[in-house]
Parts: sequence; C-alpha cells; structure tokens
Amino acid sequence: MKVCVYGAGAIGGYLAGRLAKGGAELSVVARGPHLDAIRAEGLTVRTAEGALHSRPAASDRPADLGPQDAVVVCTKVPALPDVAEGIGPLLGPGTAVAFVTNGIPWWYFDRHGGEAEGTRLPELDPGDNIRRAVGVERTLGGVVYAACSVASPGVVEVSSRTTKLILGEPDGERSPRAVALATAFKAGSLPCSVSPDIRSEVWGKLLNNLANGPLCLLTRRNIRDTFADPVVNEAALRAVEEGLAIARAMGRQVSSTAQERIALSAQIPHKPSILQDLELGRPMEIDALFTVPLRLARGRGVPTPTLSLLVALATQAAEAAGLYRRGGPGIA
Ligand SMILES: NC(=O)C1=CN([C@@H]2O[C@H](COP(=O)(O)OP(=O)(O)OC[C@H]3O[C@@H](n4cnc5c(N)ncnc54)[C@H](OP(=O)(O)O)[C@@H]3O)[C@@H](O)[C@H]2O)C=CC1
Ligand SMILES: CC(C)(CO)C(=O)C(=O)O
Repeated sequence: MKVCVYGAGAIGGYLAGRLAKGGAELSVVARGPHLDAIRAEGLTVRTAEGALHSRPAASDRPADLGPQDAVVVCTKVPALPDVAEGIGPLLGPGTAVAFVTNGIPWWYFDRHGGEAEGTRLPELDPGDNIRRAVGVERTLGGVVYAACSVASPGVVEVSSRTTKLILGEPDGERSPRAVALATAFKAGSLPCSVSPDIRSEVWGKLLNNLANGPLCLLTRRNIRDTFADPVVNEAALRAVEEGLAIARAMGRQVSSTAQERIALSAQIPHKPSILQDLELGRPMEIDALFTVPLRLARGRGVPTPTLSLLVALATQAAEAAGLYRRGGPGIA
C-alpha cells in the first residue's frame, strides 16, 4: 500500500515508523532540519521495545511523492490551511485521507446525521480550505494513543509503553479503505482498529487532553509529575468528569471511567504536545482541544466550572505567548 504521512513530526514520525516496519510503500512530507535529517540518515523512532529505523522517501514538496492510496495527516490543527494548499498532488481518484489529530476534527458534523448534520467549525477549517482540498468523501477520522516528541531532527521518542490507533469513517461504515489502512499499521505491530463510532473515540481521547493539557501548561511539567500532586489529580478528575458529561450530551459513549483515564495518564513522563508547542513557540491547538469542546458544552447547557477556568487560563497563556489568536484562525 502506498501511504504518505503528511507532517512526520512526533506522531507522524511514529506512525511512519510503524508503516515502514509493516512494509508499506512509505513517503513523508516534512520540512526544515527534520527533513534534512530524514533524507540524510533516515527516520529513527525510539520505542520501549527498541528502535525502528526506516528510510522513507521524504520531501517538503508533495508533488515529488505523487498520488497515494492513503495520506495520513499528522500536522497540528493550525497547520491545516497549509496542508490544504499542499496536499493536491498526493490525491488520486481513490485516495483516502486520515486526519490523525487531537481534539474535535474539522469534519465532526459531516455524515453525522440529525439536526447538527453539516454544522461547520470555522476555527478548525477557516474558509473551508481543507474541506475543498480533500473533501469529506475522502476523509477518515483517526485517534491515536501514543506519547511522542521529536528528540532531535530525524529522531522521534515514544514515552508511552502502550500505543494504539483507531480509524473510522465519519458515517461509521467498515469500509475496505479503512480496513486496508488499519491492516498496514497492524503489519507494523501497531494495534489499530476501525471503529463504527469514531466520534465516541474522539471524545474519549479528548478527555485526556482536556485534563492534562491546561494543567501541564500551568505547571510546565510532564503529566506524571503534574498529576503526582493529589490536589491537581483531583482537579484532573473533575475535568474528565465534565468532559464525560459533554460527550454524553453530544450523544457519545466513552467506555472508561475518569479514574481509569487519570490513572493511566499519571504514569506517563510526557509533556503534552500542547506544552511542547508553548515551549517551542509553535502555534497552539487551543481551538480543537479546548474552545470548540467548551462551545459545544455551552450550546447543550452542560456546566463545566473546572474546565472553563482551566481553559481560560490555558487560552491566556497561549495568547500571551503569541501562539494563539482568540476568535480567529490559528496563527500558522
Ligand atoms: N505528540 C504527541 O504525543 C501526541 C500528539 N497528538 C496530536 O497529533 C497531532 C500532531 O502532533 P505532533 O506530532 O505532536 O506535532 P509535531 O509538531 O511534532 O509534528 C507536526 C509536524 O508537521 C510538520 N508540518 C507542519 N506543517 C507542515 C507543512 N506545511 N509541510 C511539511 N511539514 C509540516 C511540522 O514541521 P515543523 O516542526 O517544521 O512545524 C512537524 O514536523 C496533533 O493534533 C497533536 O495534538 C496526538 C497524540 C499524542
Ligand atoms: C498527552 C497525550 C499523549 C495524551 O493526552 C497527548 O495526546 C498529547 O501529547 O497531545
């Protein structure tokens, strides 16, 4: 299977390493020193079970890589307008595009059904650029559990012991293209399933980001250290409980409890990607992770006293750093 990972940073680099291990015909879109290193030395992914090393075709010009069976988009959400501009040459008539990003995805209300069908989320796809460039008909959702960072150009570090990927069609169909992509990941020893309800999976993962993102932005420490304080742990639990209430109000079922989620997160010595962004001066995913979920909560009358405070503080931190602009598209 011919697969291109668009944005082979922390998560994209990890997924690329798995695809390469599974024998996919792999290419990556990357840029800057990371691209130079991948071209010169290949891509190295350090996992708990050892290193994965691969030599994918790599470019910052998608036209060099040509049409794909599948594209896996792993940039940060504020970079999606750039992806919209660049992705065209990777798309053939049957190309599937999986968006493996945190937070509420731009396509959330597409093929959703009911009154909310087709509701746009302009913060996440300003000007409908990604919708026009990719189209909902090509789109797959993706939810990834893995704690990753780029340790140095060309080298990705995975700090979670277990990882998994969940793919899903917006309409819940178990489509041959979703199954084929999942099979390519599984061939690289990454547990990967196709969900009939990818939106519930989106909410499940988002609960983690809602709890650890704002708190770690305040402490500037990794999740394990941040959650070691019982007072903070208690606040994280309240944040997840509120997130669960929003998910339920959205008609979604999340299988694990708040306690289980916090207990798992509390083991990981990982700085959440949104804190990595703050520290490295990169545009922050405030809208996908925080603003949009809280807007959905308000629209459904779900009280979120803990989350509202945490998100207000996180938003101020991002604004003060010049890495987020309220009420507008992310700063790309
Ligand atoms: N890191 C983690 O542990 C986890 C992250 N996630 C989610 O996964 C998504 C990706 O996050 P993460 O991997 O951490 O982010 P990274 O910033 O590490 O990776 C994104 C990569 O995309 C590259 N990129 C952006 N725009 C372009 C472009 N136009 N052309 C070429 N390359 C481009 C970036 O390059 P550059 O660095 O030059 O900007 C970077 O290498 C986010 O939605 C995040 O929330 C989900 C689970 C865990
Ligand atoms: C912290 C983690 C791994 C889980 O919430 C994550 O999703 C991130 O770093 O963005």
